[in-house]
Amino acid sequence: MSTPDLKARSPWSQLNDIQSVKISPKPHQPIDGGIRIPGSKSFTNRALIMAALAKGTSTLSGILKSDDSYWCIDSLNKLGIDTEIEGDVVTVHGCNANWPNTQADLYIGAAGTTARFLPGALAVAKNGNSVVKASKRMSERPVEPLIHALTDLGANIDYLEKEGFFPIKIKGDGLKGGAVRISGKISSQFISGLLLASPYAENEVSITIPDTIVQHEYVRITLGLMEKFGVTVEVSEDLNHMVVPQGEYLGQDLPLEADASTASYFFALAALTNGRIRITNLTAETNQPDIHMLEIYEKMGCQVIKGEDYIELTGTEQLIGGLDISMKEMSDQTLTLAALAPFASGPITMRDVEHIRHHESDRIRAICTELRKLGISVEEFQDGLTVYPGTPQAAILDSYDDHRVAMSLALIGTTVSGIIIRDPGCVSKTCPTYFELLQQLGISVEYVM
Ligand SMILES: O=C(O)C1=C[C@@H](OP(=O)(O)O)[C@@H](O)[C@H](O)C1
Ligand SMILES: C=C(OP(=O)(O)O)C(=O)O
Repeated sequence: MSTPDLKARSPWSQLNDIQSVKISPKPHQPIDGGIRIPGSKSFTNRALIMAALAKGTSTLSGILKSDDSYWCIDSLNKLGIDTEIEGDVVTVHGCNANWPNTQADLYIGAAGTTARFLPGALAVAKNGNSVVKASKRMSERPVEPLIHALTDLGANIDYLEKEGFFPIKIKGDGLKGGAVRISGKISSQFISGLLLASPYAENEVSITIPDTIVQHEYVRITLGLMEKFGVTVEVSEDLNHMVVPQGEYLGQDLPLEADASTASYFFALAALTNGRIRITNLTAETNQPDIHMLEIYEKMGCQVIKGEDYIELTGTEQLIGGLDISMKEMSDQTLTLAALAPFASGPITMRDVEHIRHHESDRIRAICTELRKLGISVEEFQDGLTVYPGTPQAAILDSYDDHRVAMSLALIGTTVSGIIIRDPGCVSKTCPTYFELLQQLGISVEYVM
């Protein structure tokens, strides 16, 4: 069992004293309800950093309040950025790329987004000498391709412990610009982080991706938000070539989207329990890639209504299996599908996701281990897994300090009795209210201190 890195849990986390949670199916009636989903992590952390770099004040509404956004805001505050938070609205007083505190000692927790977006934003300043530290796991996750590309553009960044990993020290010397190559095959966040900083270089930045991008849509989210903040990037259709002009972000008033990745667990809940869930603050008109899980749920026999301001999913008596799916472009949902898979009529194979071995846990290894504890047959490959139909038995499961492992395994508890998950608090990385939302829908949630 892995020891959770509790230092990375923020004041917005809720369940850190809880050892485990027992999830039990809703008695009697099927699940039928509507819920609002918290804000998107991806939109929140991008918008926060762009707003901080911008000239003028921004008001961002519908932000996610979770560990990932807390440590992002905390880092911006330590860099001298004033923010005011009221409910889920944050006002950010931008610094026009001149961070007020040039000697900051930052801690970014376990957030891949902040880890990959902040270095470029710090490197564009004309002075400064800041240290960025990360959680234990984030300090094991790759950042080298990004740092290499920023260095090629003239940034001055040192590794403080292990070459290629956090902690790092960033000297604000500005970016010169020019042509740069960056790999997208381990993380799309490297490309987003490079894009986000590029308008502030002395010359236009011409970016080439020589290989592939694991999740293109996250790059499109970055491009879309850059456009909203006033910078238009020229892009090739496959996103392998992009030219970022010199420019600056201008403060904006922006409503942010709800989190499609979080929504997917609730659609999965309806799929699994033959219930009905309406998400009342998300539409299918989004670049968030995990929205495409709706197509998979449909293939599995569910019915989806895409409303003007909601999405509704109705489950089915028997989920259809016998699927072989590339999860590359929505890889955060591999675990959700793996949790549904034992209940399907045939095996489900999920492929092309080797990169998720570098996420909050080695996710392929983690889900295979936990499904086996439930008595489910799985086959693990380097870049994915096959899950065979079966009847999960009661078990105590580990969450590997990984919100998506905990949220996915909890789904199994909504149809099978006796599912206990250790360290439920880890859901606070992206959805501190996850278990409350399950309770609202009638699922029994019992905490053990
Ligand atoms: O840019 C983003 O907001 C994200 C990009 C993806 O990361 P990778 O491209 O590293 O897989 C995704 O897994 C993560 O949850 C959010
Ligand atoms: C991979 C994830 O997060 P991060 O932003 O830390 O990469 C995730 O949320 O599944």
